[in-house]
Amino acid sequence: MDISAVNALSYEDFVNTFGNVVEKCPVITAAVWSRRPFVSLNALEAAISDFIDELPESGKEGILRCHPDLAGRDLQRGTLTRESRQEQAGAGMDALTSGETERMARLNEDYKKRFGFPFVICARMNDKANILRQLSERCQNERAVERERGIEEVKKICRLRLQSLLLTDGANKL
Ligand SMILES: NC(=O)N[C@H]1NC(=O)NC1=O
Repeated sequence: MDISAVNALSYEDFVNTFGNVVEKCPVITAAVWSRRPFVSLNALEAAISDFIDELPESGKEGILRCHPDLAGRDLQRGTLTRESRQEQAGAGMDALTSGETERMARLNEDYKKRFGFPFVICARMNDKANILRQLSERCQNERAVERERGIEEVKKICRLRLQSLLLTDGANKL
């Protein structure tokens, strides 16, 4: 799907197509629809990024809270979104040893207790070892640093999700 096809989408089709580019935050997609027309994929991505940047700290933390834990309960119960399931599987989160699963769960809980929002990282840009290392290292940061760091990762996830949607046959048919 090229950018002119994106610009021609109705509000409903736009939200149905791009509603989960930021995990469980279709309100962001609904908001940027009014910023059409987009001159390029980059411009659509920039509109999403600007919207996020304009949010107060509580809004940014809210976005982080919409993200499922890596290798967490949703993965175990099969309740992840399609996008998140593919990303987590790609990073090997569905094939951890029981020791790694326990370590991950413990670190995720420590992180949430410290910051009040979950650890977020772009799984498609990292492997298992990297994710575990960063989870443990980032627990040491200040809350404000982690809020911004998590949001940077949300934007990376968003970029890759947008790219996949615009390059797939399914989206081409719209
Ligand atoms: N917690 C967290 O980072 N979750 C995610 N990361 C990613 O790439 N997809 C997710 O759902």
